[in-house]
Amino acid sequence: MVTTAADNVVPVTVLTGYLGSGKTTLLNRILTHEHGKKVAVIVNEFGEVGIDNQLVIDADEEIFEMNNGCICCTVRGDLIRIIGNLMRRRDKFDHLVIETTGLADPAPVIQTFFVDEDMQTQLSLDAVVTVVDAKHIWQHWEADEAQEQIAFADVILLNKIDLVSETELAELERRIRGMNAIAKIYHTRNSELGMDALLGVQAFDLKRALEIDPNFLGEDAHEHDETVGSIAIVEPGTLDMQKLNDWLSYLLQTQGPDIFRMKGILNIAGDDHRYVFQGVHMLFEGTRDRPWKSDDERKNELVFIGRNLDADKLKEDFRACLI
Ligand SMILES: Nc1nc2c(ncn2[C@@H]2O[C@H](COP(=O)(O)OP(=O)(O)OP(=O)(O)O)[C@@H](O)[C@H]2O)c(=O)[nH]1
Repeated sequence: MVTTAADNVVPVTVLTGYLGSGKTTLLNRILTHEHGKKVAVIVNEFGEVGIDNQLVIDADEEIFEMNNGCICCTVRGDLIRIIGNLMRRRDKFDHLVIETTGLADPAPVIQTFFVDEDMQTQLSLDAVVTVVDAKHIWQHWEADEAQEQIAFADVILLNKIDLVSETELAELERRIRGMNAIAKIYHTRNSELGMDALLGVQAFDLKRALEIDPNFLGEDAHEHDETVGSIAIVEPGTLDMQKLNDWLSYLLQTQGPDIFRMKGILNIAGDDHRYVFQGVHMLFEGTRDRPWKSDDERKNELVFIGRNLDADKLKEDFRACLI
Protein backbone atom coordinates (compact mmCIF):
# COMPACT_ATOMS: atom_id res chain seq x y z
CA MET A 1 0.00 0.00 0.00
CA VAL A 2 2.81 2.38 0.73
CA THR A 3 4.02 3.55 -2.62
CA THR A 4 6.08 6.20 -4.24
CA ALA A 5 5.85 7.76 -7.66
CA ALA A 6 8.80 5.66 -8.70
CA ASP A 7 6.85 2.46 -8.29
CA ASN A 8 4.94 1.32 -11.30
CA VAL A 9 1.67 1.41 -9.45
CA VAL A 10 -1.50 3.11 -10.59
CA PRO A 11 -2.91 5.75 -8.25
CA VAL A 12 -6.63 5.36 -7.65
CA THR A 13 -9.07 8.14 -6.84
CA VAL A 14 -12.42 7.19 -5.38
CA LEU A 15 -15.05 9.76 -6.27
CA THR A 16 -18.14 9.96 -4.09
CA GLY A 17 -20.98 12.36 -3.48
CA TYR A 18 -24.71 12.37 -3.08
CA LEU A 19 -27.01 12.26 -6.10
CA GLY A 20 -26.76 15.40 -8.16
CA SER A 21 -23.88 16.92 -6.22
CA GLY A 22 -21.64 17.39 -9.25
CA LYS A 23 -19.63 14.18 -9.63
CA THR A 24 -20.23 13.81 -13.35
CA THR A 25 -19.37 17.46 -13.84
CA LEU A 26 -16.10 16.83 -12.02
CA LEU A 27 -15.42 13.65 -13.96
CA ASN A 28 -15.91 15.49 -17.23
CA ARG A 29 -13.43 18.05 -16.06
CA ILE A 30 -10.89 15.40 -15.21
CA LEU A 31 -11.41 13.75 -18.58
CA THR A 32 -11.10 16.87 -20.67
CA HIS A 33 -8.44 18.66 -18.71
CA GLU A 34 -4.95 19.00 -20.15
CA HIS A 35 -3.09 17.50 -17.23
CA GLY A 36 -0.91 15.11 -19.15
CA LYS A 37 -2.32 12.12 -17.31
CA LYS A 38 -4.21 9.35 -19.04
CA VAL A 39 -7.13 8.57 -16.81
CA ALA A 40 -9.23 5.43 -16.85
CA VAL A 41 -12.62 5.65 -15.20
CA ILE A 42 -14.87 3.04 -13.68
CA VAL A 43 -18.39 4.29 -13.22
CA ASN A 44 -21.23 2.54 -11.53
CA GLU A 45 -24.55 3.76 -12.82
CA PHE A 46 -28.03 2.31 -12.68
CA GLY A 47 -29.09 2.13 -16.26
CA GLU A 48 -28.35 5.77 -16.82
CA VAL A 49 -26.67 6.97 -19.92
CA GLY A 50 -23.02 7.07 -19.01
CA ILE A 51 -20.48 9.67 -19.85
CA ASP A 52 -20.49 10.62 -23.48
CA ASN A 53 -18.36 8.14 -25.35
CA GLN A 54 -17.19 10.60 -27.93
CA LEU A 55 -15.81 12.79 -25.23
CA VAL A 56 -14.06 9.85 -23.72
CA ILE A 57 -12.38 8.86 -26.94
CA ASP A 58 -11.39 12.44 -27.73
CA ALA A 59 -9.92 12.88 -24.34
CA ASP A 60 -7.84 9.75 -24.73
CA GLU A 61 -9.39 8.23 -21.68
CA GLU A 62 -10.97 4.89 -20.98
CA ILE A 63 -14.29 4.36 -19.32
CA PHE A 64 -15.66 1.17 -17.89
CA GLU A 65 -19.18 0.89 -16.63
CA MET A 66 -20.41 -1.49 -13.99
CA ASN A 67 -24.07 -2.00 -14.70
CA ASN A 68 -24.73 -5.03 -12.61
CA GLY A 69 -25.94 -3.49 -9.42
CA CYS A 70 -24.77 -1.51 -6.53
CA ILE A 71 -21.06 -1.12 -6.13
CA CYS A 72 -21.24 -1.71 -2.41
CA CYS A 73 -22.87 -5.15 -2.68
CA THR A 74 -20.78 -6.69 -5.37
CA VAL A 75 -17.84 -4.46 -5.01
CA ARG A 76 -14.96 -6.69 -4.25
CA GLY A 77 -15.55 -9.32 -6.90
CA ASP A 78 -16.64 -6.93 -9.59
CA LEU A 79 -14.10 -4.30 -8.91
CA ILE A 80 -11.27 -6.77 -8.81
CA ARG A 81 -12.43 -8.39 -12.04
CA ILE A 82 -12.81 -5.07 -13.85
CA ILE A 83 -9.51 -3.78 -12.59
CA GLY A 84 -7.91 -7.08 -13.54
CA ASN A 85 -9.08 -6.61 -17.12
CA LEU A 86 -8.04 -3.02 -17.04
CA MET A 87 -4.54 -3.84 -15.90
CA ARG A 88 -3.96 -5.86 -19.05
CA ARG A 89 -3.98 -2.50 -20.76
CA ARG A 90 -1.82 -0.92 -18.16
CA ASP A 91 0.14 1.04 -20.76
CA LYS A 92 -3.02 2.92 -21.75
CA PHE A 93 -3.50 4.88 -18.54
CA ASP A 94 -1.66 6.18 -15.52
CA HIS A 95 -4.45 7.08 -13.13
CA LEU A 96 -7.71 5.35 -12.26
CA VAL A 97 -10.87 7.07 -11.05
CA ILE A 98 -13.69 5.02 -9.57
CA GLU A 99 -16.97 6.85 -9.36
CA THR A 100 -19.34 5.34 -6.84
CA THR A 101 -23.05 5.79 -7.19
CA GLY A 102 -24.77 8.57 -5.35
CA LEU A 103 -25.93 6.32 -2.56
CA ALA A 104 -23.07 3.93 -2.12
CA ASP A 105 -21.04 3.71 1.03
CA PRO A 106 -17.46 4.21 -0.13
CA ALA A 107 -15.96 1.85 2.44
CA PRO A 108 -16.05 -1.39 0.41
CA VAL A 109 -14.33 0.32 -2.49
CA ILE A 110 -11.63 1.71 -0.25
CA GLN A 111 -11.19 -1.59 1.55
CA THR A 112 -10.62 -3.45 -1.68
CA PHE A 113 -7.31 -1.68 -1.98
CA PHE A 114 -6.34 -2.55 1.56
CA VAL A 115 -7.10 -6.24 1.58
CA ASP A 116 -6.42 -7.65 -1.82
CA GLU A 117 -2.74 -8.41 -2.22
CA ASP A 118 -2.84 -8.30 -5.97
CA MET A 119 -4.47 -4.91 -5.85
CA GLN A 120 -1.88 -3.65 -3.43
CA THR A 121 1.05 -4.49 -5.63
CA GLN A 122 -0.45 -2.91 -8.73
CA LEU A 123 -2.50 0.00 -7.46
CA SER A 124 -2.41 2.45 -4.62
CA LEU A 125 -5.28 4.38 -3.23
CA ASP A 126 -4.59 8.06 -3.83
CA ALA A 127 -7.54 9.79 -2.20
CA VAL A 128 -11.26 9.74 -1.59
CA VAL A 129 -12.81 12.82 -3.19
CA THR A 130 -16.31 13.77 -2.11
CA VAL A 131 -18.50 16.31 -3.86
CA VAL A 132 -21.07 18.01 -1.64
CA ASP A 133 -24.00 19.99 -2.99
CA ALA A 134 -23.71 23.05 -0.76
CA LYS A 135 -27.32 24.00 -1.40
CA HIS A 136 -29.14 20.68 -1.16
CA ILE A 137 -27.02 18.73 1.31
CA TRP A 138 -29.30 19.79 4.16
CA GLN A 139 -32.18 17.80 2.67
CA HIS A 140 -30.34 14.57 3.30
CA TRP A 141 -27.97 15.65 6.02
CA GLU A 142 -29.19 12.86 8.29
CA ALA A 143 -28.71 10.11 5.71
CA ASP A 144 -25.97 7.67 6.66
CA GLU A 145 -24.60 7.69 3.15
CA ALA A 146 -24.23 11.46 3.03
CA GLN A 147 -22.43 11.50 6.37
CA GLU A 148 -20.20 8.58 5.49
CA GLN A 149 -19.17 10.11 2.20
CA ILE A 150 -18.07 13.20 4.10
CA ALA A 151 -16.42 11.20 6.87
CA PHE A 152 -14.34 9.09 4.50
CA ALA A 153 -13.11 11.95 2.35
CA ASP A 154 -9.58 13.26 1.93
CA VAL A 155 -10.74 16.01 -0.40
CA ILE A 156 -14.14 17.67 -0.15
CA LEU A 157 -15.59 19.96 -2.78
CA LEU A 158 -18.30 22.19 -1.38
CA ASN A 159 -19.90 22.60 -4.77
CA LYS A 160 -22.64 24.87 -6.15
CA ILE A 161 -21.44 27.82 -4.13
CA ASP A 162 -23.32 30.06 -6.54
CA LEU A 163 -26.54 28.85 -4.91
CA VAL A 164 -25.72 29.69 -1.29
CA SER A 165 -24.75 32.76 0.69
CA GLU A 166 -21.35 33.14 2.31
CA THR A 167 -22.90 32.67 5.73
CA GLU A 168 -24.55 29.42 4.72
CA LEU A 169 -21.30 28.21 3.22
CA ALA A 170 -19.35 29.06 6.37
CA GLU A 171 -21.85 27.18 8.50
CA LEU A 172 -21.68 24.15 6.22
CA GLU A 173 -17.91 24.17 6.32
CA ARG A 174 -17.90 24.41 10.09
CA ARG A 175 -20.14 21.39 10.42
CA ILE A 176 -18.22 19.37 7.88
CA ARG A 177 -14.95 20.21 9.58
CA GLY A 178 -16.38 18.89 12.82
CA MET A 179 -17.13 15.60 11.09
CA ASN A 180 -13.87 15.26 9.25
CA ALA A 181 -10.75 16.94 10.56
CA ILE A 182 -8.36 15.59 7.95
CA ALA A 183 -10.00 16.44 4.65
CA LYS A 184 -8.95 19.38 2.53
CA ILE A 185 -12.05 21.45 1.88
CA TYR A 186 -12.50 23.52 -1.28
CA HIS A 187 -15.31 25.80 -2.38
CA THR A 188 -16.24 25.17 -6.00
CA ARG A 189 -18.63 26.10 -8.74
CA ASN A 190 -19.30 23.49 -11.41
CA SER A 191 -16.77 21.29 -9.58
CA GLU A 192 -13.98 23.55 -10.77
CA LEU A 193 -10.77 22.68 -8.99
CA GLY A 194 -7.11 22.49 -9.97
CA MET A 195 -6.03 18.98 -10.93
CA ASP A 196 -3.19 19.03 -8.40
CA ALA A 197 -5.77 19.18 -5.65
CA LEU A 198 -7.56 16.17 -7.12
CA LEU A 199 -5.10 13.75 -8.64
CA GLY A 200 -1.86 12.67 -7.01
CA VAL A 201 -2.92 13.72 -3.51
CA GLN A 202 -1.33 10.64 -1.85
CA ALA A 203 -3.64 10.84 1.11
CA PHE A 204 -3.25 7.14 1.88
CA ASP A 205 0.51 7.17 1.70
CA LEU A 206 1.71 6.37 5.18
CA LYS A 207 4.92 8.20 4.51
CA ARG A 208 3.15 11.50 4.29
CA ALA A 209 2.76 13.31 7.54
CA LEU A 210 -0.61 13.35 9.13
CA GLU A 211 -2.43 16.47 8.14
CA ILE A 212 -5.04 17.65 10.53
CA ASP A 213 -6.62 21.05 10.53
CA PRO A 214 -4.59 22.92 13.20
CA ASN A 215 -7.71 24.82 14.21
CA PHE A 216 -9.39 21.55 14.94
CA LEU A 217 -6.48 20.31 17.01
CA GLY A 218 -6.41 23.55 18.92
CA GLU A 219 -9.94 23.12 20.14
CA ASP A 220 -9.92 21.24 23.35
CA ALA A 221 -13.57 20.63 23.89
CA HIS A 222 -14.79 20.29 20.36
CA GLU A 223 -18.49 20.65 20.02
CA HIS A 224 -20.19 17.94 17.99
CA ASP A 225 -23.39 18.58 16.14
CA GLU A 226 -23.48 15.19 14.49
CA THR A 227 -23.26 11.56 15.41
CA VAL A 228 -20.43 11.35 12.91
CA GLY A 229 -17.40 13.24 14.06
CA SER A 230 -13.64 13.53 14.32
CA ILE A 231 -11.67 13.15 17.49
CA ALA A 232 -8.08 14.26 17.68
CA ILE A 233 -5.59 13.28 20.35
CA VAL A 234 -2.36 15.22 20.63
CA GLU A 235 -0.19 14.18 23.55
CA PRO A 236 3.48 14.25 24.39
CA GLY A 237 5.06 11.17 25.95
CA THR A 238 6.23 7.74 24.84
CA LEU A 239 4.04 4.76 24.21
CA ASP A 240 4.38 1.17 25.27
CA MET A 241 4.10 -0.70 21.97
CA GLN A 242 2.48 -3.76 23.50
CA LYS A 243 -0.15 -1.75 25.30
CA LEU A 244 -0.77 0.29 22.19
CA ASN A 245 -1.24 -2.85 20.09
CA ASP A 246 -3.62 -4.34 22.61
CA TRP A 247 -5.65 -1.17 22.78
CA LEU A 248 -5.89 -0.69 19.03
CA SER A 249 -6.87 -4.33 18.45
CA TYR A 250 -9.50 -4.11 21.13
CA LEU A 251 -10.78 -0.85 19.69
CA LEU A 252 -11.11 -2.26 16.20
CA GLN A 253 -12.74 -5.44 17.41
CA THR A 254 -15.31 -3.60 19.45
CA GLN A 255 -15.85 -0.44 17.41
CA GLY A 256 -14.49 -1.24 13.96
CA PRO A 257 -17.79 -0.73 12.13
CA ASP A 258 -18.15 2.72 13.68
CA ILE A 259 -14.60 3.84 13.05
CA PHE A 260 -14.51 4.97 9.45
CA ARG A 261 -10.96 6.17 9.31
CA MET A 262 -8.09 6.70 11.65
CA LYS A 263 -4.57 7.97 11.23
CA GLY A 264 -1.71 8.68 13.51
CA ILE A 265 1.94 9.45 14.11
CA LEU A 266 3.25 7.95 17.32
CA ASN A 267 6.25 8.15 19.58
CA ILE A 268 7.11 4.61 20.65
CA ALA A 269 9.32 3.94 23.68
CA GLY A 270 12.81 2.79 22.78
CA ASP A 271 12.48 3.68 19.10
CA ASP A 272 13.97 6.78 17.50
CA HIS A 273 11.71 6.39 14.46
CA ARG A 274 8.19 7.66 14.13
CA TYR A 275 5.49 5.02 13.94
CA VAL A 276 2.71 5.84 11.49
CA PHE A 277 -0.60 4.08 11.01
CA GLN A 278 -3.93 4.33 9.33
CA GLY A 279 -7.10 2.32 9.30
CA VAL A 280 -10.40 1.94 7.51
CA HIS A 281 -12.99 0.18 9.66
CA MET A 282 -11.34 -3.03 10.87
CA LEU A 283 -8.44 -2.81 8.47
CA PHE A 284 -5.28 -1.44 9.91
CA GLU A 285 -1.79 -0.84 8.64
CA GLY A 286 1.10 0.60 10.57
CA THR A 287 4.79 0.95 9.92
CA ARG A 288 8.01 2.36 11.28
CA ASP A 289 8.59 5.66 9.53
CA ARG A 290 11.52 8.06 9.29
CA PRO A 291 13.62 8.90 12.35
CA TRP A 292 12.47 11.78 14.51
CA LYS A 293 14.48 14.86 13.64
CA SER A 294 16.32 16.72 16.35
CA ASP A 295 14.00 19.70 16.03
CA ASP A 296 10.81 17.59 15.85
CA GLU A 297 8.54 17.85 18.79
CA ARG A 298 8.19 14.19 19.76
CA LYS A 299 4.51 13.87 20.36
CA ASN A 300 1.66 11.56 19.44
CA GLU A 301 -1.02 12.72 17.06
CA LEU A 302 -4.05 10.60 16.30
CA VAL A 303 -7.30 11.26 14.54
CA PHE A 304 -10.37 9.08 14.58
CA ILE A 305 -13.33 9.70 12.32
CA GLY A 306 -16.43 7.72 13.05
CA ARG A 307 -19.92 7.40 14.44
CA ASN A 308 -20.80 7.79 18.11
CA LEU A 309 -17.19 7.96 19.22
CA ASP A 310 -16.57 8.67 22.87
CA ALA A 311 -13.78 11.25 22.99
CA ASP A 312 -13.14 10.99 26.72
CA LYS A 313 -12.92 7.22 26.64
CA LEU A 314 -10.61 7.23 23.61
CA LYS A 315 -8.30 9.71 25.30
CA GLU A 316 -8.33 7.85 28.57
CA ASP A 317 -7.54 4.52 26.91
CA PHE A 318 -4.82 6.14 24.84
CA ARG A 319 -3.19 7.67 27.92
CA ALA A 320 -3.17 4.27 29.57
CA CYS A 321 -0.73 3.17 26.83
CA LEU A 322 1.80 5.87 27.75
CA ILE A 323 4.78 4.88 29.84
N1 LIG B 1 -25.88 25.93 -10.03
C1 LIG B 1 -24.94 24.96 -10.11
N2 LIG B 1 -25.24 23.81 -10.72
C2 LIG B 1 -24.27 22.86 -10.78
C3 LIG B 1 -22.96 23.06 -10.23
N3 LIG B 1 -22.25 21.94 -10.42
C4 LIG B 1 -23.05 21.07 -11.07
N4 LIG B 1 -24.27 21.62 -11.30
C5 LIG B 1 -25.43 21.01 -11.96
O1 LIG B 1 -26.00 20.05 -11.07
C6 LIG B 1 -26.57 18.96 -11.80
C7 LIG B 1 -26.01 17.64 -11.29
O2 LIG B 1 -24.61 17.56 -11.59
P1 LIG B 1 -23.90 16.19 -11.93
O3 LIG B 1 -22.49 16.50 -12.21
O4 LIG B 1 -24.66 15.44 -12.97
O5 LIG B 1 -24.08 15.47 -10.54
P2 LIG B 1 -23.80 13.96 -10.16
O6 LIG B 1 -23.28 13.98 -8.78
O7 LIG B 1 -23.00 13.29 -11.19
O8 LIG B 1 -25.26 13.39 -10.19
P3 LIG B 1 -25.70 11.84 -10.17
O9 LIG B 1 -25.08 11.20 -11.36
O10 LIG B 1 -27.19 11.96 -10.22
O11 LIG B 1 -25.22 11.29 -8.88
C8 LIG B 1 -26.23 19.23 -13.25
O12 LIG B 1 -27.35 19.82 -13.87
C9 LIG B 1 -25.07 20.21 -13.19
O13 LIG B 1 -25.01 21.04 -14.32
C10 LIG B 1 -22.69 24.33 -9.60
O14 LIG B 1 -21.61 24.60 -9.06
N5 LIG B 1 -23.73 25.22 -9.56
